[in-house]
Amino acid sequence: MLFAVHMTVNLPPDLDAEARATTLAAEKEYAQRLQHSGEWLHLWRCAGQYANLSVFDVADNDRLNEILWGLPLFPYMDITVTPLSQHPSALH
Ligand SMILES: O=C(O)CC1=CCC(=O)O1
Repeated sequence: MLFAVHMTVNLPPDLDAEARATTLAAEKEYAQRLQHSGEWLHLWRCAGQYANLSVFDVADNDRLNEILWGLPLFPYMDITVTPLSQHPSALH
């Protein structure tokens, strides 16, 4: 099942520098592991925003929920999920 997920990151300005660095490193490792496994298909920066637009290919809603709750940045994110279906004019 394909989902488009928009994530906006709102790190607290007073977050300790070491906690910030640790969380960002953990987020990168988590995201790259899921890209290697094939569940995180696309990860794009939304230009000019501390936000990304991602596409996930997961077994079901519960798996997507598990992935999103597991994001190290989850406590600092606003997340919007859009289920995707085939567009009749799409070539691929
Ligand atoms: O920087 C972001 O958009 C948040 C994020 C998600 C995966 C990742 O590596 O960073």
